[in-house]
Amino acid sequence: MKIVADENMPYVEELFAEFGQIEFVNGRTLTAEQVKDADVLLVRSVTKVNQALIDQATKLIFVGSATIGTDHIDVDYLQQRGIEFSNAPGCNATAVGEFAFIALLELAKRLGTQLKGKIVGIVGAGNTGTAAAKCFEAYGLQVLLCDPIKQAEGDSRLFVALDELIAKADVVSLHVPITKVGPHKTWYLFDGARLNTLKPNTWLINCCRGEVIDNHALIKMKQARNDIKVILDVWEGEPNPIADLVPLVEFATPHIAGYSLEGKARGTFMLYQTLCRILQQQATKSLVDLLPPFEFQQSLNTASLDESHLLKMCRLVFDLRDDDALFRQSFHTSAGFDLLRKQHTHRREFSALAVNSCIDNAFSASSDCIKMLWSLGYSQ
Ligand SMILES: NC(=O)C1=CN([C@@H]2O[C@H](COP(=O)(O)OP(=O)(O)OC[C@H]3O[C@@H](n4cnc5c(N)ncnc54)[C@H](O)[C@@H]3O)[C@@H](O)[C@H]2O)C=CC1
Ligand SMILES: O=C(O)C(=O)[C@H](O)COP(=O)(O)O
Repeated sequence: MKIVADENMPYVEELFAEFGQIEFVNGRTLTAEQVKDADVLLVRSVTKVNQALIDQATKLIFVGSATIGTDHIDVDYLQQRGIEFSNAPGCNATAVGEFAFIALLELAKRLGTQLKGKIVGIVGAGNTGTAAAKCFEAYGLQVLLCDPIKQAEGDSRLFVALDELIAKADVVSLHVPITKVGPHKTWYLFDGARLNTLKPNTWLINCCRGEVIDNHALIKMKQARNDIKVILDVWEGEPNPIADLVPLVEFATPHIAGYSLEGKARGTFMLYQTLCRILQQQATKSLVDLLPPFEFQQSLNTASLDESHLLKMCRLVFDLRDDDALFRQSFHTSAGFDLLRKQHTHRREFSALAVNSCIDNAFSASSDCIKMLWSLGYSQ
């Protein structure tokens, strides 16, 4: 069996070698010629899998994408051809949720203010939106959810309309898939008109897909209203963000919100499980065995954890300032954007770090901060 896999997908060797020969390829420049004799194709978000790419791949039985998003895959075409397809729903949701939380703590710090007390509006209450909400709620923030699709499906959570969310929220965090048609299409959901409805001093963060915001309109808005603060992990036209936008954005990263080691491992592992099912083979590998132990364990000996302490705790697993600085140095070329992603030092999720208290009294104030850290996702 021949497996063609993106060279930037970790753990492929460990999980797929037992099935046959693996050929690692550059996912961005992959050609029909390279996949024509593949039985299995493993891709990331940068590879467009469509008729043009796999027309000649007559042996192909499975296409797996180690991503949450599926906008790069022509799922209908795969279905017509009878080729099994699977993405990895939820694989990096925790990473995205923690990214949004940490990024907003960093922003508050940079602006000399606090995240505490803010109302956070989450647009798209699926896996990543829910993971973000979990962090904000663990920190005691009020969260508003907007998801008309889930609402119509009868999801029991409380939802608000987008206009109401924008009118009430101090922070707007975007977590929708990119869709171009239908009543809830998200392409340019935040166009110029909607951006102009953001209330004064809103913080806007996008870690879903760049085109959910009209980036040219965002430039205009930022030039007119610097009270609006923006964090972008995803960009219209990746891997070539609009150069004029970058200096206007408070934190800028190269589409790495989902890049925790755990998220990456889960993504590849889910594809491994699917291939085992297709081949009617027992899955013998384990996800936990893939992950290296984390270097630190943290004891807190403080009776209360203020926001700057919390940010220090977060930086132990992920220091977003490094990604922001590197991005500003080398986003100018598509090679630069992709290289930043390729060389990203995989961060860990909160769960990699075990925290406990040095203060023995279980009823001391410290027990509340420890509980908050555990609710955020840190291990006990
Ligand atoms: N920056 C990064 O590294 C990553 C980005 N992503 C992106 O984030 C997207 C969302 O991921 P998940 O939350 O896991 O997907 P999901 O499918 O679990 O949730 C998306 C939610 O958005 C809702 N939705 C769709 N249209 C909407 C609209 N117009 N208004 C409000 N809600 C709407 C859906 O009903 C659904 O509940 C992915 O499709 C992917 O494009 C995902 C992972 C990592
Ligand atoms: O899961 C998704 O959807 C994403 O956007 C990924 O985190 C992007 O990662 P790559 O597939 O481009 O490595």
